[in-house]
Amino acid sequence: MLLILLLLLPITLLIFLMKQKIFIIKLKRSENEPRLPPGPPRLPIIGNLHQIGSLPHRSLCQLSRRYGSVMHLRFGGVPMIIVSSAEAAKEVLKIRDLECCSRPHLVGSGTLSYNNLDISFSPYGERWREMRKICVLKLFNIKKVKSFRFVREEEISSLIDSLSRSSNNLLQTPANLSEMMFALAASITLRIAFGKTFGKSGLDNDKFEETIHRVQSALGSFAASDFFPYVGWIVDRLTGLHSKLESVFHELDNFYERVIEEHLNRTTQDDQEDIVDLMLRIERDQAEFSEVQFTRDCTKAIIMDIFLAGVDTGAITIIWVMAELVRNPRVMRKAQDEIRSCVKKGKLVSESDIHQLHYLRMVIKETLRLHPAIPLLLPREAMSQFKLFGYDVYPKTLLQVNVWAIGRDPNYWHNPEEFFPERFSDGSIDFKGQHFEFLPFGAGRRTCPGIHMGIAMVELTLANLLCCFDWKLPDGMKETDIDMDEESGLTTHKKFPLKLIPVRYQWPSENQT
Ligand code: HEM
Repeated sequence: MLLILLLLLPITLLIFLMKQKIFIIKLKRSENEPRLPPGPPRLPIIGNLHQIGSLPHRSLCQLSRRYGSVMHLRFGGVPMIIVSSAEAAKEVLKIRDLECCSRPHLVGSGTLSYNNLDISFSPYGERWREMRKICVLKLFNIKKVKSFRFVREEEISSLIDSLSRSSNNLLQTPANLSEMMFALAASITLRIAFGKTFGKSGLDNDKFEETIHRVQSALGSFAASDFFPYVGWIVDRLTGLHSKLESVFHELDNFYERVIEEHLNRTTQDDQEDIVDLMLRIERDQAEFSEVQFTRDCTKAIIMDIFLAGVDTGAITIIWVMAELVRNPRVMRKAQDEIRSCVKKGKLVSESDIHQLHYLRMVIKETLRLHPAIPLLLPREAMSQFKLFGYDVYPKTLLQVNVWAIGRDPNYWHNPEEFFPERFSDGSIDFKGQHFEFLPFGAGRRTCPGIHMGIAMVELTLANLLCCFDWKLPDGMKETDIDMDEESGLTTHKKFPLKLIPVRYQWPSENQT
């Protein structure tokens, strides 16, 4: 027995010492181990993909309630950080903006943007800076936006005419506002960006909505190639995503070719140079771009950006505002009273009237809070290692800011699910990227450059729709029947078209006023 004990003692001692050593090594290792934000448990290979439903902003909002406002997930092989509070959004979009203002290379956006040659999906760098600067000078600044006022007024006036004709129809057929808003936003954007002589777009007017839906759904679809290197492309071919992308790419490419051809064949000399002319000139002279080559694909990528970013977001916003208003007759009435008391009797609302429409502006803000057009903003990619609230973020990590979740967070908003424009009445919160609880246009270096152009169209269209018509629900429908379902994609559309009956407003005659 003693012999056995004598033999066991050194072994036990050795094991004990080894354990101590391992413990010391472990301690050292754990000091260097990355400190990642908390996140839901994941499965081998797919990571957290199975926890994301068809509306990712909603699934991620649910998860962040459990795991926190800075949450770590893994989509296949890609690490991802989801930010769902104003404080964390400020950290990412303002304080750490420079470290994480690149964009990841994703299959869908890469294909449609000629390998990220545009502004929206381009990685951070010289090319992106130059392109953005040119577009801001040529298209996006307030002076430029104001100079295109006549385009908006003309297009909106013909929309009102066409609605008036349908309101005279005794059958009282509902107008498909979704379709009409897409066609309107497309006409305005095409005329402003691609020149007033631009005629046939090559896309049917009534097909704009459908085409844009297909593009945004392809962009918002889960591409296996993004998360599973080497094998993902096989999955994308099997699921049909690859051919879906190729088909929308070719449809859009034909459209850009027509735009370019039209510009190259112009005969009139006195036409003002528009953004496409400018791109073609840069292509020819290679002048403004010092370091990067500017090719035909760069021109097409910019056309894509303006067309997709400009048309979709504005149309979506107008449709959500109208849907919220028919569900909330009190707010509708108040907005209409304001507008009708500000404009000259029987006239259309013009852009010079808009500054008086404080309540309408609150209505638009409230809609953008509940229905931001791009609920997760565009994805960002970290360029260097940094700490986010004490957690490690590594280069190539994907960062998504859930502005939809922040806009519905009871920590910032009283009764967040209620549509209550008056919450903006003190004017202290705007959407220009300084108030991180309200970020419908993003913030920081990657903030939306088209904000003035987008808002100008949304305000003027709504002011006229509400001034010229009262809006009735189709027979047999109640306010509560209006569905508010969302369609998944990069942007969040209303799933089912909004159909309402326009009833032309009769101004009271002189002796009644
Ligand atoms: C109501 C209308 C609009 C809304 C709600 C909207 C919203 C947004 C949002 C949320 C982003 C992403 C910001 C980020 O990732 O931080 C964005 C980016 C962008 N928007 Fe808009 N937008 C609107 C109108 C427009 C218009 C009219 C144009 C141009 C014609 C435009 C062009 C762009 C571009 C080029 C980017 C990419 C910026 C970059 O990555 O540098 N947007 N927009």
